[in-house]
Amino acid sequence: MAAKRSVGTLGEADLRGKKVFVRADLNVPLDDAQKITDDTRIRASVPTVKFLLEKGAKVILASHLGRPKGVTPKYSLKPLVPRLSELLGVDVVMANDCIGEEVEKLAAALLEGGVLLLENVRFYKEEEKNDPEFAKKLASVADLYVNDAFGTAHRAHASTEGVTKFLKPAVAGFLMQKELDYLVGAVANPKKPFAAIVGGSKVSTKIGVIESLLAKVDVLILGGGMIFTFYKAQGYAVGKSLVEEDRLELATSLIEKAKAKGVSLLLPTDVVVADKFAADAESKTVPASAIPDGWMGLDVGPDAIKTFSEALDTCNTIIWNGPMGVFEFEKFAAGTDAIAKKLAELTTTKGVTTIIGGGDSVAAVEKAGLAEKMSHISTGGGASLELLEGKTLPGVLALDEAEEKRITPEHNTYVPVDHNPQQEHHNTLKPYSTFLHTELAAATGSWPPRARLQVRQGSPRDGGGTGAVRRDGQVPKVASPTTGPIPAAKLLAVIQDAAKAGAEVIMEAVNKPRNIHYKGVADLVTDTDKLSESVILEVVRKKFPDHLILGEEGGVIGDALSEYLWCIDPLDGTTNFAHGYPSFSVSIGVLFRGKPAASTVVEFCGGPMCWSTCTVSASSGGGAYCNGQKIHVSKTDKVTHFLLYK
Ligand SMILES: Nc1ncnc2c1ncn2[C@@H]1O[C@H](COP(=O)(O)OP(=O)(O)OP(=O)(O)O)[C@@H](O)[C@H]1O
Ligand SMILES: O=C(O)[C@H](O)COP(=O)(O)O
Ligand SMILES: [Mg+2]
Repeated sequence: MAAKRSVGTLGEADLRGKKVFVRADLNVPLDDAQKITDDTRIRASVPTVKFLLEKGAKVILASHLGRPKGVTPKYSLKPLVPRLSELLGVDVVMANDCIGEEVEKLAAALLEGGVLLLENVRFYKEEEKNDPEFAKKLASVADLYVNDAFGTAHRAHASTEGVTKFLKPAVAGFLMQKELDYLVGAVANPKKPFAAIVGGSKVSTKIGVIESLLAKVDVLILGGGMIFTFYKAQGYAVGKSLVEEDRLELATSLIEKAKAKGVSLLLPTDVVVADKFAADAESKTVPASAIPDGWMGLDVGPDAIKTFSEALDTCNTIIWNGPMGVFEFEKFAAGTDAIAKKLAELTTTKGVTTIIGGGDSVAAVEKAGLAEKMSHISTGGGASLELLEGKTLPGVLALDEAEEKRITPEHNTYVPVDHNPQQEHHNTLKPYSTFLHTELAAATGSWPPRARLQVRQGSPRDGGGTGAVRRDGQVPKVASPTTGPIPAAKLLAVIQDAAKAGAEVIMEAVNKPRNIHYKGVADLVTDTDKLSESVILEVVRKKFPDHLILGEEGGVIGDALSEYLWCIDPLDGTTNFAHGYPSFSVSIGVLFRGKPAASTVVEFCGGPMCWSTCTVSASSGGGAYCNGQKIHVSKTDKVTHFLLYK
């Protein structure tokens, strides 16, 4: 799927006074008293809305909640207003509908920086039918469209897909981008053995996913409401448990396919059954083949937990969607808690990549206080599973494509290209990154000798001429004379924050086993590169959303007309990193009108189990610093007196 245009490419000129239709996934779990039990999806939607408000936009926020059939008060978005208002710092206005006269009036009355939350779009059956007339009505109150609903990106609905026919530009929100950045990388080339754990209650939609998962995973663990259809298909009695009668044949064929493909398909051997669907139900543990009449299975049993844990111990990548049981009731939370604990343990002690997706699954992990320990918490359940299957998500496909450009190192010009696959980005960046180092070294005249070594290797601009140390020993100054309208200190502060964020990702990963695959002939790429780049991008985009950015992993994004170009090497020295050899760094530089303006390199020193970092920064006219102390190029002209830095 081609890269999508980001909301970060929209500047104040595009947004001030404009009504922006933002589709978020605010499908959060609510308890019987309509209290939010997990606000992850609301919190995740905030950066995009805040960004738009800061730029003077008027935000019309839309979402679904649950799967209502027609107008159902239980599924109203009204209970979300206080938390949304608190997180956004504005009083969110709530409409009673998502289309119609009242919405038109409220939208027209919105002030710059105001937010109008529409009522559940699924109160209309036309939403899920992707009815063009309904989409047109939704779109009619806005000027442009932002889709940040990653959790619903696998649905071609009116508010996720249909509206893009009526609103332009139609761009991706920050959450959508962040999710795609992480998940596409992590699931495209997972470190094997790869396990998927699928549970929850959306049996009819997710049972279909299993077939495609069999082609990707080595271990498939089933739990939650999913299992009873399989038991019934095998001839077991299932009492009053959740069963999809019309999927029995599918369940049988999936068991056979798993066998044929050599995938270890694990169903719980025992289950916890209840006499009713309630927190205070009578409960007991029984073999999966002996569910008594009139009872329903609400959790997996202790034997199953043991078998699942042992299977997970052998895996290096695990994706989990759907709780193992009705974890909302304490009595039936043991299976879900045990899996959450197991995944947290595997992530922290063995460096296993763990991805938890889905509204309720994430809620369960949050409830257990383990979310921080997982590799990635995704706001998408079904969406992340479909991504894993290799499917194209219609909500993403419908968005405008990012303008793709190629950078010519001769000067700061960007040449649009027809297609720009990863390799092409990479080829483009490689010389440019070296160019950046050499130029920054030369520019400040005070770069550490390490960079001067690179200078000696020559600049790709001219095969070793400009930017290199000349015969007379002088370093030509090619820095931008100014950092432009942004003061050097501000630019440096953001570069340093960004580099620090990237370095934290690397520090977290440096002693753990890595998921390495090959991007080019001898070029290692790890998940860490990608994660480091995504956190760096988050910092940069938040502060300078309209700057142009060249990242080694993601290519070019941002406003082509920007006078600033950021060059990001999120893990400079991946091969060294991958082998624990102490010479790698996070390198970030900014050019103003094509000339180096500022840069920071966070270098990793030390060695396995005793890593530390050294931060080198420089800005045009502002000198160079190492860990905050000013540094100078040696004045010596004798090679024998040179001291090489690393
Ligand atoms: N055995 C079971 N019988 C009935 N419901 C179950 C059972 N096990 C789990 N559940 C319910 O499944 C629900 C969550 O399922 P769901 O498929 O929605 O997962 P999710 O993580 O929210 O994914 P998504 O984001 O795709 O909705 C929970 O509310 C839980 O109570
Ligand atoms: O919870 C989810 O996975 C999303 O909000 C999508 O919901 P849906 O499965 O009801 O479309
Ligand atoms: Mg759910």
